[in-house]
Amino acid sequence: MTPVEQFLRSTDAAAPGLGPAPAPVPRWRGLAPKLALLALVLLFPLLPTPQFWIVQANYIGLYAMAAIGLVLLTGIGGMTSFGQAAFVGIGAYCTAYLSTAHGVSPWLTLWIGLAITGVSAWLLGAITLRMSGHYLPLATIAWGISLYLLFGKLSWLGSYDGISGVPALKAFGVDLGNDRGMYYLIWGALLLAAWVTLNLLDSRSGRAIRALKGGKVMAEAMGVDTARHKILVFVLAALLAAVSGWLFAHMQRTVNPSPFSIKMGIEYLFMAVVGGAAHVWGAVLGAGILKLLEDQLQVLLPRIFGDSGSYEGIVLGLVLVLMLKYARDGLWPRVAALAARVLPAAPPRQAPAAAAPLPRRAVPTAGGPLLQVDAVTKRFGGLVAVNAVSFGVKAGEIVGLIGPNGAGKSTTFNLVSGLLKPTEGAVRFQGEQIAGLNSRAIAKRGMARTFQHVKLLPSMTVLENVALGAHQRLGGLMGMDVARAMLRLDRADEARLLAEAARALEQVGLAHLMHEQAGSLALGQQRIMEIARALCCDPALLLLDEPAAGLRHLEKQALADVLKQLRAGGMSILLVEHDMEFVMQLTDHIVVMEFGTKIAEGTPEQIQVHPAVIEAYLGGVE
Ligand SMILES: Nc1ncnc2c1ncn2[C@@H]1O[C@H](COP(=O)(O)OP(=O)(O)OP(=O)(O)O)[C@@H](O)[C@H]1O
Repeated sequence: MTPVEQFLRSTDAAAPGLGPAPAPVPRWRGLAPKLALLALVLLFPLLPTPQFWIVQANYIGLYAMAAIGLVLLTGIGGMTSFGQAAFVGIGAYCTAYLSTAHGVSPWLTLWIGLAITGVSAWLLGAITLRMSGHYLPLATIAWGISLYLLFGKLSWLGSYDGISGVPALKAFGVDLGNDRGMYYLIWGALLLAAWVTLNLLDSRSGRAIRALKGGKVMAEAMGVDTARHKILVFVLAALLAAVSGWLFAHMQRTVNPSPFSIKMGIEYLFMAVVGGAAHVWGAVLGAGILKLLEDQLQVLLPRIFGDSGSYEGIVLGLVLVLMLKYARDGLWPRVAALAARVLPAAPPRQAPAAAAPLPRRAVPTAGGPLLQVDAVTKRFGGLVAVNAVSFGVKAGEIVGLIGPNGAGKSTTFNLVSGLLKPTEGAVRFQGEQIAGLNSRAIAKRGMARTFQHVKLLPSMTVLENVALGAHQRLGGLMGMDVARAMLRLDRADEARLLAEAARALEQVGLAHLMHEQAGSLALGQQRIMEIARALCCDPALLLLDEPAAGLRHLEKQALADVLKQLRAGGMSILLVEHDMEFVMQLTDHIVVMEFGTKIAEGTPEQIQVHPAVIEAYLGGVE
């Protein structure tokens, strides 16, 4: 064990809830609850279950399918949509119209409906998903209302009366037109939808999707195309809704605009929120609770109040307000916590040691020019934050960027890493002009960064957070990647990514914490985890923004040792730092800024005695 590892292990106690990696659990024990669920679903209609409950289960299955889309889109992707019912409507109307007016087989109309839904969701997503704040929810409301009105206005869709006589489904000569037949189809489709969604979330693309909510800047800096992933999630959510609509039309055998109104769009969102908007099984739970509660209230409340007003809407509204106040994460996390007490735990995700290594970029020749910043200026309105600053980083050296508060260090750092675009000047990396490129493009060229304020995904494990760093080192067409992930055909690639992440964690001495949730780590460990994530990008240049900020003395020593080890392995590092002792013991070259201007540069020894630097830090010594 290296001294760094010894130190990091000794600080475990400082982080609440941390401990040694959990003991391995046999794989079959994790499967037990899933097999029990499957048996329950299969047996439900075979038992002497009353017809009423089969029909209820069918509705719950249909609603849950649309709500899973919202879990993906809203709970995990962070994009609020009220328009899910409109996509259910497209799936339903498409099959109802084509199968009744043109006699097209429902098995073909399913694919036509999915194609139409996919294209409309892509178009809508491309227009609206760049909007932030309240614009997206408003746009989805507008979309939901327009489509509802359109369904009602078009005479060939039966206007507000809708289309009746939708044929029953048949498969391999078996008539699925009865409630029990539809039950197996609906719940089979629902379990398949849950399985592919969970598979997707447990993959390279899934980590990128999980980073959309709250980790966009970090994900872009790791080479993730967040805009494309947003549209992907929007389309996937719409496709799930369209399947629900197709099943709905063939179960009801009639369609009209009412079930696809904005009211239903809001109810789908309620289901996801009540169940647990960030959990796939929460959608099933939420759909079940809302459907059953609504039905029971419809019977119970008129008895209490003595007339038949729609009181259930009021009660459900109040329940939702209380839930948002007292159980924001929904009910699924509580159910899962209860279940965890009695059911055997699933084994933790293991990083396979034997996976083939990912492709590596060539290490630049030591001492050669790597980064050259030439007369870079950044103006924010009238404020010149960085004024014609020039400096360079040679391959294999650690360069420190220092200066008093507000000197322009972070701005310079952001100009180099692509988070900001320079107003003037040039930035060359390995001979290529990169000024103006976005952070994703710069990451692809071999620059990886950490952040002054640690940016991680707290509910993901340390291993998954670090694997996000290797995102851009694999992958071809996004659609193919996603399809392979959904069907779990990506396991070999996934093993390579996780093995790379485990190696990076080993390199920085955090391997023993790889299965912990990143949010439960101490600040020092989180900073080092960020370095492992940056290393996973296979960078030629590592950019560290105040890596020692908030660290205790021993943690700083451990960090300095990690960085020295990296330099010894050929890594080049540019770091912004306030801690002079840390900078002086570590760097080969220092650039000093004040008021946006470079005032000095040289070796640590030269900088310590430089009059302009002493003046800047001490205000002059008499
Ligand atoms: N996005 C922005 N819009 C307007 N002004 C900004 C912006 N970012 C930075 N500034 C200003 O630019 C100047 C330089 O800020 P910068 O954060 O780069 O300094 P710094 O040397 O990193 O400071 P610190 O050590 O406190 O982080 C400051 O006056 C700051 O207020």
